[in-house]
Amino acid sequence: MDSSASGIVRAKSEQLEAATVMSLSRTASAEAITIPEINISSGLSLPTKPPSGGKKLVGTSPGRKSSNHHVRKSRSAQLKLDLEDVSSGAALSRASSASLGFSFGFTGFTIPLEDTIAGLRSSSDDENAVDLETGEKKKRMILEPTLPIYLKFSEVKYKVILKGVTRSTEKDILNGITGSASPGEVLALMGPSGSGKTTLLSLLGGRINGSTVEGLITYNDESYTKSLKRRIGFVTQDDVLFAHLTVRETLTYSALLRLPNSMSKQQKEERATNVIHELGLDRCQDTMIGGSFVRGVSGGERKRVCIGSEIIINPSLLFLDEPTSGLDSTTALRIIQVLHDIAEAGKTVITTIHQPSSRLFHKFDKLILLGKGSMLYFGKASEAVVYFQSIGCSPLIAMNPAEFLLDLANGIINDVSVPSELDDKVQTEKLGSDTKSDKPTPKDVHEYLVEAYETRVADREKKRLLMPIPIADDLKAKVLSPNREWGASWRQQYSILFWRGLKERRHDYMSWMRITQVITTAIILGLLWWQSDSNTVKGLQDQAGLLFFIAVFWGFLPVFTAIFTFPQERAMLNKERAVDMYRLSAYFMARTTSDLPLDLFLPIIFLLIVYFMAGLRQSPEPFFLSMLTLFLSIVAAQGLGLAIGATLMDIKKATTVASVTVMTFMLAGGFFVKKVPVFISWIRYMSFNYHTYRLLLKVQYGHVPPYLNINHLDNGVKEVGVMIAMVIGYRLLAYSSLRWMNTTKGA
Ligand SMILES: Nc1ncnc2c1ncn2[C@@H]1O[C@H](COP(=O)(O)OP(=O)(O)OP(=O)(O)O)[C@@H](O)[C@H]1O
Repeated sequence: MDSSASGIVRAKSEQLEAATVMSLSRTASAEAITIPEINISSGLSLPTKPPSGGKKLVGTSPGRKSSNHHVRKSRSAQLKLDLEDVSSGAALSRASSASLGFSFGFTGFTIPLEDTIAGLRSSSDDENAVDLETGEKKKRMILEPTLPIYLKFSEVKYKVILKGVTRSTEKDILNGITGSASPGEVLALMGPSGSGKTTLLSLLGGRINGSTVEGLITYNDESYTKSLKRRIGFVTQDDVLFAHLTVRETLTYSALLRLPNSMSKQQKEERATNVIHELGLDRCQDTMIGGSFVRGVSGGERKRVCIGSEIIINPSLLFLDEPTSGLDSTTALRIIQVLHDIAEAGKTVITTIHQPSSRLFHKFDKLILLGKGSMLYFGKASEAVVYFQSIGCSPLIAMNPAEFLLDLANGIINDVSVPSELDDKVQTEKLGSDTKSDKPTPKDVHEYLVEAYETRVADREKKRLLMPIPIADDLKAKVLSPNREWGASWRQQYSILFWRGLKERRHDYMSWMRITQVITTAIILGLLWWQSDSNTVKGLQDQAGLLFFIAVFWGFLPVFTAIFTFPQERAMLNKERAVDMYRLSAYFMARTTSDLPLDLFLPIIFLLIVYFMAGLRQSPEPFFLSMLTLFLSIVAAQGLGLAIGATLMDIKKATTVASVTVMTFMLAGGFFVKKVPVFISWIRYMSFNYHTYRLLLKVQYGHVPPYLNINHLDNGVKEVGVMIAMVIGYRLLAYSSLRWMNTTKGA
C-alpha cells in the first residue's frame, strides 16, 4: 500500500471514530432529562435524528457510498457502548481527538486539509454535492478541524441596577438558570418576550460580564477566555451589515479579516464562495445588502448573510438571537435546517426562538423554557410536552407544542388542564380573600411551574452538570489559551478595512450633492469677489474677508462631516470588535484615512474656481501654499469632528456640541473682533480658523498691513506647528474615546 493509500485508510478509519463521537455526543445529550415520575429519556438511546439523515443543503461527505456504512457502523458502535463507556470519558476523549483531526462540512465529516486530502479528493465520488434548491452540482464546503466545545451553565443569575433620580434599584433578569449543550446539538431558548432569552444567550456567549453576574459557565469545563472569541460565532438579533456592500463582498471581507493568517487570500475567498453556496445565496451574491434607504436583499437572505459571516470562521459554538423572527415559516424552516446541519457537523448551536411552528420546533434537540427569568423546563425538546403533562398541564385542544409551552410560560391556561395542586392552592387562597377568582392567575401558574421544575428536575440536572466532561486535557487546554489571535496582520487589517470603507462609501464619494455644494459656493464667492483689487485699502479689507470666509468654510464642513463617522458605525464596530475581527488602531487608521481622498479633492476644485475668479495673487507659489494651508485646516477640523463624534457617540449631541465649538472658534478667529479681553483671548489659539486665516494672509501678502489690525505674523511656522498638533491631538482624543467605549463594553 503506498503512503497516500495508507493515508486514506487511516483517515477513513479515524473518520469513523469521529462519526462515533457525534453519535455519542447526541446520545449523551439524549439522557439530559430524567424526571422522577416519568422517565422521559431512557439512558442511552439512539440519536433523535441520524447523524447523516434528514434533508440537507448539500450532499454528504466524500465517499457517499461509504457514508451509510459509516452511519450504520457508528450506530452499531454506539449501541455496543454502555453507560460506563460513555462516562468513563475514554471513548469520547478519543473520538473528540479524532474529530479534531478532521474537518467538518455542514453535512457530515470531511477530510483533513493536509496530507491525505489530494488522494481522497480524487478518489471521492461525491466531491460535488447537489443543491437541494437548484438541483445543481456544487463544490462541497471544506472546513478545517473544529474543537468540540461542551457548554455547561449552572445557577446563572443576572441582575441590572436601574439608576433612578434619587436612588438605584436592582432588577433580577435571570434567576438561576442551569443547563448544557454538547457538540452536535441545537439548544433552543424559548420563552415569552422579556423572559430573558437574549440576556442568557449573551451571558453564555461571553458578551456580558461584571459583578452582577453569578453562577458558573464553562466551556469544556474551563472558564471563558478571550481566545474563545475565535471559536464562537454570535448572530445578533439586529442584522448589522453594511448597506452598500454586496453579499459576496460582505462575506469575503469577513473571511479576509477573521480567518487565520495560515490561510492564503485565495483560500479565504474560496471559503466565502463555499458559504454562499451552502446558504443558498448564489442568486443574490452580487446584490447589495441594502438598508432603510437602499433596496437590497430580502429579510431571509439578510439573516443568512449574518449567519454566513459567523459560520465562515468554522466556529465550535454558534449562538443565534432570534434567527427566524420576521420570516415566513418556509424561510424560517430553511434557516433552522441550516442550523441543524451545522450542528450535525460537530458544532454546538444555541439559538433563541420566539414562536416556532411545530415543524420548526421538532428540529431542536434540547430546549430551555424561560418564564420571567426563571427556568420552567430544560431537556429534550421532543419531551417537553410530556414533562408538562406529567405535572398536570395538558393541552385540551390540538395545539402546536411551542404555542402550548409559550401559553404556559405566560401563565395562560385557557386551553390547558390545570393540575389539582394548583386548583387546591387557588381554592385555599380564595377562602381568605373576597377578590380572588376561581381561576389561577398567571402569577400562580408561573410559581407552580417554577416550583415543579425546582423540586422534580433541577437538582438532578445540577448533579449531572458536576460530572466532568469526558474530554482529553489537551483539548481542554485549547480553550484555555490566554492569547488573542488575529486573523490578519495589522497592515493587512488596515488595507482590508481601507478598501472596505471605500467600497461602502463609494456612493457618498460620488455624491453630486456635496460636489454641487462646493462648486456652487465657490462660484458665488468668485462672483462676489470678482477680480478684487488688493492695492487699495478697501480692496485689501475685502480680500481679507474672503480669506477669512475660506478659512471658516473649510473649518465647518469637515467638522460636520466627520462627527457622523463613528456614531454611524457604532453598531458595526461593537459587533466586529466583540469577535476580535481587527485591532481598533487598524480600524481607526483605515476609517480616518479612507475619507481623505475626497476630502482633499473637493478643496482643490474649490480653490481653483475661487482663486482665479477673485483675482488672488497669480503665481504658483501662493496658490500651492494656500492649498496646503487648506489641507492642514481640513485635516485638523476633521480631527475635531472625529473627537466630538467618538466621545459622545450620539449624532444629536455631537451636532449640538460641534456647532457651539465651531461658532466659538469662528468668533475667536480674529476677523470679527480684534480687541479681545485678555482673560478670554487664549481661546483663539485653540481655533484652527484663527491659524488658517493668519497663514492665508501671510501667503497672500507676505506681511500683514497694519490697518488689518492683526497680531504680528512671523514666518508662519508657529501656526503650522499648532495646526499639526491639533491634527494629532484631536485624533488621539478620538482614538482614546473609542478605546474607552470598547473597554467599558467589556469587548
Ligand atoms: N441593561 C438592562 N437594563 C434594564 N433592563 C434590562 C436590561 N437588560 C435586560 N433587561 C430586561 O430584562 C428582561 C429580559 O430581556 P431580554 O432581552 O433578555 O428578553 P427576551 O426574552 O430576549 O425578549 P425578546 O423576546 O422580546 O427579545 C426584559 O424585561 C428587559 O427589559
